[in-house]
Amino acid sequence: MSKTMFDKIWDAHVVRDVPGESSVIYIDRHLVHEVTSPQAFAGLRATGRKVRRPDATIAVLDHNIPTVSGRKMLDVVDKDSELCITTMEQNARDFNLTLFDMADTRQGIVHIIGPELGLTLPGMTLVCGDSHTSTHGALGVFAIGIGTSEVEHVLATQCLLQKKPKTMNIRIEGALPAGTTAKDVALYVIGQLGTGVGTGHVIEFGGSTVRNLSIEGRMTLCNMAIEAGARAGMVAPDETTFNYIKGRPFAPQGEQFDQAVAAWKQLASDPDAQFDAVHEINVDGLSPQVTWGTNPGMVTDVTGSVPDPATISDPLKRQGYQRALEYMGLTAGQNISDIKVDTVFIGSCTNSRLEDLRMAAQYAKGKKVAPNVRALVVPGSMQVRRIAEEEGLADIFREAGFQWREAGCSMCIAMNGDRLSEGERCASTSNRNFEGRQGKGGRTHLVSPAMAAAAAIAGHFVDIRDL
Ligand SMILES: CC(C)[C@H](C(=O)O)[C@@H](O)C(=O)O
Ligand code: SF4
Repeated sequence: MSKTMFDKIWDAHVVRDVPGESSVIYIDRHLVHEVTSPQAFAGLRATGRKVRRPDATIAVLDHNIPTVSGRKMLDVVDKDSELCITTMEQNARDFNLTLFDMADTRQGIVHIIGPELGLTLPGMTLVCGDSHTSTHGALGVFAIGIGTSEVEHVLATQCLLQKKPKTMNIRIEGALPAGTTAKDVALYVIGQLGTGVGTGHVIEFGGSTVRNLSIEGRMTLCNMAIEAGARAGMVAPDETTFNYIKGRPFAPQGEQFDQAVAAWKQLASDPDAQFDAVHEINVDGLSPQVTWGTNPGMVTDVTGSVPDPATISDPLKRQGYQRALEYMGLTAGQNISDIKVDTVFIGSCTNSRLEDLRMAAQYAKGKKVAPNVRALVVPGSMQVRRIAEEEGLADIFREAGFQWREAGCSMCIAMNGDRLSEGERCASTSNRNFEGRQGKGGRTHLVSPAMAAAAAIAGHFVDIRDL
């Protein structure tokens, strides 16, 4: 029988399958960070259990750590963050786990370093106590975010109880117009299909647009599958994937790599495989996207305007729009390009890889950040940071007046002290624009790295196609 890529990976990992019950699946890779792991380790300790496979488990500090240059423990902003950090360090020592700490050259946001180090490989099941684990699916992985009690379960058993999700195919066709990126595609897809479209499903993204995306771009897309409500996002591995993985430190090397590639080539969904749901999106004529509201589906073209709630017939939706406009401090009909920004954040597991920084730097080169705009570039990993410095990107940003930071989640979630103040407006390359996400009362507009950099220079949103 023909199978989808998800079915193939699922079937290869099922340990116990009883009809009508959740299945037990084997987990190949477990990534752990400081926010969702303390209670899981405490649970192991309380019952005298060990980590089942320390070799398959990697820990990293990313959410609570400072990103200021030359960071030290003294830069940690509060007691809670400090406790998260020291607890992670203690747990890694006690349970014999590899930890990429603040000083490690391999440190970075968990979803950036997995693929970057070759820890994320096609055909794997991968989990992390973090919703954006879907990012890893870009390499042909079944990667899901789990809760803290599940983190404990995986640590102890290397297995997970899972109800088998449904499958969805989103085919994206067309050549990406100049000035648009995977981020614009992700926002456009969510704008078109809604933030709930993926509920209960694993989305496999396919079609010519996706085939032509780099691995970085595919990661941006899979990262935001969560914002479409999905359990996971995936892209079938191909030559682009194999070239990306080759030579990465934790990836198979030499003959083993060739054997692995032969196996990975079998993973793609069979041509006649049936999905539970199928959607098609065309990106011909796509414009750079800017969110105006408080969920990623509240999005429009940079050439557009803030929608008028009065034109919405569904009363609930109308109310939602009204509330969003109020929170965001926007008026109906206002041109997107007239919206001024106070802060620009280029970072997060959505858009802080090398390709993202290169695209942003193009718009910062030889320019100056607008007066009164605070602009931050927070590379996704210390490796991205190092290469960006070697390539001269860091100099471009610094000379333009951007702060050049060390790696971490930073202002994506404001857990480390990098935050917006009440009413402050931000162009952000992250994935969530919920109320208070970047700080209480802060206003977030999601955009691509190029759009963010251009907004930093202009002081308001601009259509980068005009530059
Ligand atoms: C803090 C963490 C648990 C959270 C998540 O699960 O995604 C964070 O990474 C986020 O992006 O909101
Ligand atoms: S960068 Fe943002 S979205 Fe990604 S893991 Fe960190 S907090 Fe979550």
